[in-house]
Amino acid sequence: MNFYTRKWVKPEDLNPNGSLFGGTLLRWIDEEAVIYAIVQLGNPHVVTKYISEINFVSSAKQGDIIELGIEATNFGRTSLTMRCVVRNKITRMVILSIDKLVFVNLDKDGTPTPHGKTEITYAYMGIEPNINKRD
Ligand SMILES: CC(=O)SCCNC(=O)CCNC(=O)[C@H](O)C(C)(C)COP(=O)(O)OP(=O)(O)OC[C@H]1O[C@@H](n2cnc3c(N)ncnc32)[C@H](O)[C@@H]1OP(=O)(O)O
Repeated sequence: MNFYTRKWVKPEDLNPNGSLFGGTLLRWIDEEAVIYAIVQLGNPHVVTKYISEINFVSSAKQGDIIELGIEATNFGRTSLTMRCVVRNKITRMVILSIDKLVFVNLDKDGTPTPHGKTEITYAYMGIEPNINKRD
């Protein structure tokens, strides 16, 4: 599992109890996972389809440095499934785990389309600049 992104928990990220707000953490995870999917599938038109049970294992507090880990677990025909772990960067204590996040590869009309990928790519694969242009 790769832990690419680190976050420093700041006052605006907290809930009224003074710990990291779950909704904020989920927003960070969704963005992290879709970027991972975009890079793996080489297509910027990817959407979140399904997120399984979310286990908030322990809380994070202001000033903590946390890291978000994503790993591809299955390459489908149009989908990519991943798992996610968030942990404290210093103590390595697990903060959250999600077993299954499914993202779907879309064509320019927003229809699921085969991505043709079967395994994790470690080298960065450039995304065609004009693939962003919608007709
Ligand atoms: C990053 C973001 O914030 S994106 C914003 C939030 N997400 C969205 O707005 C997406 C809204 N949803 C949609 O537009 C549609 O559901 C679509 C286009 C993603 C998919 O439409 P569907 O009719 O479900 O497509 P389809 O049945 O062809 O399934 C597509 C893939 O998703 C998989 N899938 C569909 N439903 C599920 C499910 N409940 N759980 C897991 N995988 C699923 C299918 O198995 C298929 O994968 P495969 O081709 O690898 O076998």
